[in-house]
Amino acid sequence: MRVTNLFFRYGRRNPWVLSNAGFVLSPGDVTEVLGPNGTGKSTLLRLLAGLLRPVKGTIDERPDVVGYAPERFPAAQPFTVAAYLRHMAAIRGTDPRRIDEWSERLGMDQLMGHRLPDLSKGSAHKVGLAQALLCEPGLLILDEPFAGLDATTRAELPQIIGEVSARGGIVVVSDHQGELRALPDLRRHEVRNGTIQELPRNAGSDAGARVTARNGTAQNGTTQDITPRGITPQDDSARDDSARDDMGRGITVQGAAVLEDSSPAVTVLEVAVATSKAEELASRLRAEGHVVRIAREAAE
Ligand SMILES: Nc1ncnc2c1ncn2[C@@H]1O[C@H](COP(=O)(O)OP(=O)(O)OP(=O)(O)O)[C@@H](O)[C@H]1O
Repeated sequence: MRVTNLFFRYGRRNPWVLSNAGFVLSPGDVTEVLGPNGTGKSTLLRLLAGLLRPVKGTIDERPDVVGYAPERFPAAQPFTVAAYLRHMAAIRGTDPRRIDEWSERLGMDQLMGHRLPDLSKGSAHKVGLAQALLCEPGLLILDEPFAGLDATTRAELPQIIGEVSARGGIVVVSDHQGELRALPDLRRHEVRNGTIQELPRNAGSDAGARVTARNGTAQNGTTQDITPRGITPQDDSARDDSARDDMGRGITVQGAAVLEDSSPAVTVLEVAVATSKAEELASRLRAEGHVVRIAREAAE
């Protein structure tokens, strides 16, 4: 995956978060994104995931299947954990049996009947991880994945990341807590003053920490029959940046939401959004499995 001359800011009146950033990630790479608070790590991760569109520059050769776990899982959704993961498996074309595998592995079995809004922070975070991993991603993006996790799952996560890498996936992780530092060959990219600089590779001093592929998940590098393009809907970037943009001319995007618990009921929403944000919002909604039917300019 190649990032070239990448520029991004949240609206024309805001400063650039990233300016002229570029780097290349190869199959199997695991990279940690570092940098002080507020420098743009989460922004970069959302750009890599395709949840945000570069203002200038390009991101090419993004793997088809992207799993993205946000820093804060948006738990205010009217589903049980099981219904939510079933829905996610369905829109990603994933075998629903994988839900049980991930539920067991992430220690979530007892959570499956719980409603998302009732989950603790750490439990909600696990659901975010599970939906990102369900689809066997070719690109796995984890924003502060260790935050709030119990000790067992923390210990499991480097192994899981190693398995994605071992089957040729790219893994990009922001990790303030440095939990991945023991991974051999860990790449490190620092975001600072809008640019991205690669730091020397992790020497992998902890030989005992080598992560190997586990049964079956890295047998032949194939990604089974999971092929839908797209991203997961866990974008905590839903903070309304359109308000920071020029709202002088709006555009109306109509979308038919399909995020109903288990019924085929459809709700039609009409959303007014700044023209400059319409394309990005439409592609985000499509990526989340919604049908975006028409876009028309609204009267001034
Ligand atoms: N939706 C948004 N609208 C406007 N500005 C935003 C939005 N999201 C982030 N920003 C701004 O962009 C800059 C980079 O934010 P980002 O969240 O990417 O930083 P970060 O490095 O991940 O921070 P942290 O380490 O605290 O998680 C910050 O100045 C932030 O205020």
